[in-house]
Amino acid sequence: MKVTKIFTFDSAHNLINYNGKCEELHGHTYKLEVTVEGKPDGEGMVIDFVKLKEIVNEKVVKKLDHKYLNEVLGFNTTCENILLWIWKELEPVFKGDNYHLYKLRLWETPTSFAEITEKDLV
Ligand SMILES: Nc1nc2c(c(=O)[nH]1)N=C([C@H](O)[C@H](O)COP(=O)(O)OP(=O)(O)OP(=O)(O)O)CN2
Ligand SMILES: [Zn+2]
Repeated sequence: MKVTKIFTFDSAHNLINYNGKCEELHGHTYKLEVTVEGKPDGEGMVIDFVKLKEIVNEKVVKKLDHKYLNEVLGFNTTCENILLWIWKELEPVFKGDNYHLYKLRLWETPTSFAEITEKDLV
C-alpha cells in the first residue's frame, strides 16, 4: 500500500547556462508529494502521517523554504536536480521495518513537475 503527503515551500532560484527567462532570478511555490510504500502495521498505518511530516519538514522544507536554492544546493537548480537532492535527503530516513520511500513528485509550477521512483535509480 502507498501513502502520500503533500508539502509546499517557497524558494528563489535561477538557471545557470540557460538562454531564456529562467536565467533571471525568480521564485516558485514548489509542491512536493512524498509517497511511502509498505504494509500497514498493527495500528493500521504504513507510516504515521505525523512522523512523515516531521521528517520531511526537518530534512527538506526547513532547508529550502524561503531560501535561494542556487546557494543552498550548489548546483544548477532544475526541477530534476532538486528532486534528486530531495531523494538523497529522504531515502535513508524512510527505511522502516515495514516501509520505504517509493516516489517523489516535485511541482515547479502548476503545469510542470518532475517525478522519481526507486526504479529510476537502479
Ligand atoms: N526540464 C526542465 N525545464 C525547465 C526547468 C526545469 O527545472 N526543468 N525550469 C525552468 C524554469 O525554472 C521556469 O521557472 C519554469 O518554466 P515554465 O514552465 O515556462 O514556467 P511558467 O510559469 O512560464 O509556466 P506556464 O504554466 O507554462 O506559464 C524552465 N525549464
Ligand atoms: Zn524557475
